[in-house]
Amino acid sequence: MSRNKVTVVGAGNVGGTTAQRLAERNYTDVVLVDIVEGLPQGKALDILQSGPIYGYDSKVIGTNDYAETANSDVVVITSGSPRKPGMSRDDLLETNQNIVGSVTDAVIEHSPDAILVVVANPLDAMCHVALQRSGFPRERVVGMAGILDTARYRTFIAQELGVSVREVSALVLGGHGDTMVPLPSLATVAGVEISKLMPKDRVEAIVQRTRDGGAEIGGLLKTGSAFYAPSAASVEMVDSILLDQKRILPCAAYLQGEYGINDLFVGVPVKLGRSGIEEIVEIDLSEEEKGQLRTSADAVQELVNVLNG
Ligand SMILES: NC(=O)c1ccc[n+]([C@@H]2O[C@H](COP(=O)([O-])OP(=O)(O)OC[C@H]3O[C@@H](n4cnc5c(N)ncnc54)[C@H](O)[C@@H]3O)[C@@H](O)[C@H]2O)c1
Ligand SMILES: O=C(O)C[C@H](O)C(=O)O
Repeated sequence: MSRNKVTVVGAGNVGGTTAQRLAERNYTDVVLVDIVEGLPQGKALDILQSGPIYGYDSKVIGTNDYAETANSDVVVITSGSPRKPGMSRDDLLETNQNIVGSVTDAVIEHSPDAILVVVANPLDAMCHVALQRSGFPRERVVGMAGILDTARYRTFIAQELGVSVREVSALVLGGHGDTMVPLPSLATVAGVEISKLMPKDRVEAIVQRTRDGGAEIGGLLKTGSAFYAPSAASVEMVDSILLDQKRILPCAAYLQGEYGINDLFVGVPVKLGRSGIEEIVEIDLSEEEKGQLRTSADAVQELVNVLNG
């Protein structure tokens, strides 16, 4: 059986950790690419040399040359500046638009059939750049954010109630920005809605902390942003795609009428399998939740207007 091949573009915090986690999964070879000479080569060699200890045989290559990425099944695009304390993700638009645009051109030249998993921020707008520049069908361009935001939400709920995170089901919809939509109605512990398990003000505080989750970590780190949970979330998506798991996971998808939203990347539950996004799952929302999703989508639309302006 031929090995899977995943390229990770950007050998920084998210990209390096994603490559490490993927190699440890032992079902795919990994190519790590960066513009900085030596960085992907050094990290790849270091990850490769962990194989005898961890017991994996994944081939890991670091390079500055996209020829080595040829025929990748999945390409994870993490290349781009992270924000600094005080910045919003949206402040990265101009810088990262250029990076993601040129990277997409280089990637698709060598891997025309790949599925693109976009990670660079501002996430939903960068998905647009990748979709437009690649000309790929919407099934093959998907953004990582909802899994991360939902993981934060689940973590805070579990902490509050003193239960295992495994007992907490939850969902965050919308764009990966300040107006994302953590849904209290779908946040349950062993099937019981959190509104029945904690006071309203605690639910509201957890929802707000989830929305601010990225800024909270960036404020602590000072020099960059989160990468352990983001890389874990990216790898969960790659697993579902390459292992054809058909997980239903919240991801940024290009909506064409679903949820009443048109021609816009927004975070919604999608079924991820070997061909990418195999289904966009529409769940029932209350009028208030629909309004919040619309507000979040409008924030994405504003950035897309700047891109297209
Ligand atoms: N979607 C999410 O939920 C999420 C989560 C975490 C981080 N991010 C975003 O991911 C991006 C990367 O974050 P990070 O912490 O890894 O940053 P980082 O600075 O550690 O790494 C970015 C890497 O990209 C490389 N790079 C820049 N231009 C490039 C180009 N043209 N080609 C190839 N490589 C290039 C840099 O050299 C650097 O190594 C940021 O935009 C960040 O905001 C998104
Ligand atoms: O907050 C950031 O800028 C990085 C990322 O989007 C996150 O949510 O951790």
